[in-house]
Amino acid sequence: MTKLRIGNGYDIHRLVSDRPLILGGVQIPHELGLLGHSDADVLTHAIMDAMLGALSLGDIGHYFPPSDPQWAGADSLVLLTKVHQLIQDQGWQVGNIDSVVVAERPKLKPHIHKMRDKLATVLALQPNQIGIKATTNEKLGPEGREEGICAYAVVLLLEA
Ligand SMILES: Nc1ccn([C@@H]2O[C@H](COP(=O)(O)O)[C@@H](O)[C@H]2O)c(=O)n1
Ligand SMILES: C[C@@]1(CO)OP(=O)(O)OP(=O)(O)OC[C@H]1O
Repeated sequence: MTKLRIGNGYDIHRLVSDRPLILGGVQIPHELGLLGHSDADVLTHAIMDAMLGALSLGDIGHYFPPSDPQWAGADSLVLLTKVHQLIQDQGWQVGNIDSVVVAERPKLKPHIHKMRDKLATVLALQPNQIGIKATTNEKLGPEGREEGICAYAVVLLLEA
């Protein structure tokens, strides 16, 4: 019987005026962007943490410390490539991913197909193995006040 592992991930970054908004590797036109040591792509970060969590391999901060200048401005898709390699080296592959991005603005729906395509390319998956949903926070809390954007992800790994 195929062995399965499941992991979940979460990340949040602050919205500021002088940064690009990058989610799932896609730059989205908006007057605010996410602040971070890397490109602050919360969706990709949540997915990586879910992949690592499924194998009890720790979290992204362990592999790419925010204190390390090597990761300053890093493209999170490059980090995802490394995490993907790590799970492959351990004998696992991604079965499917599901995720939610919580953002009051902008509307993400027009960009979701491109995010799925980008992530699928990096992970050698079909886009239909990657679920990305968007929701507002109904103006409640930090996401609702547009102070930040967060993302949640669940990943199922299959023994390769
Ligand atoms: N940043 C967002 C937020 C939401 N959407 C889409 O709108 C639908 C309704 O959102 P509610 O938070 O009002 O339930 C949601 O299901 C998404 O399809 C979006 O594209 N971008
Ligand atoms: C991605 C990393 C890379 O240094 O930094 P940040 O972009 O600040 O993101 P965060 O989720 O706060 O921490 C994880 C780090 O690994």
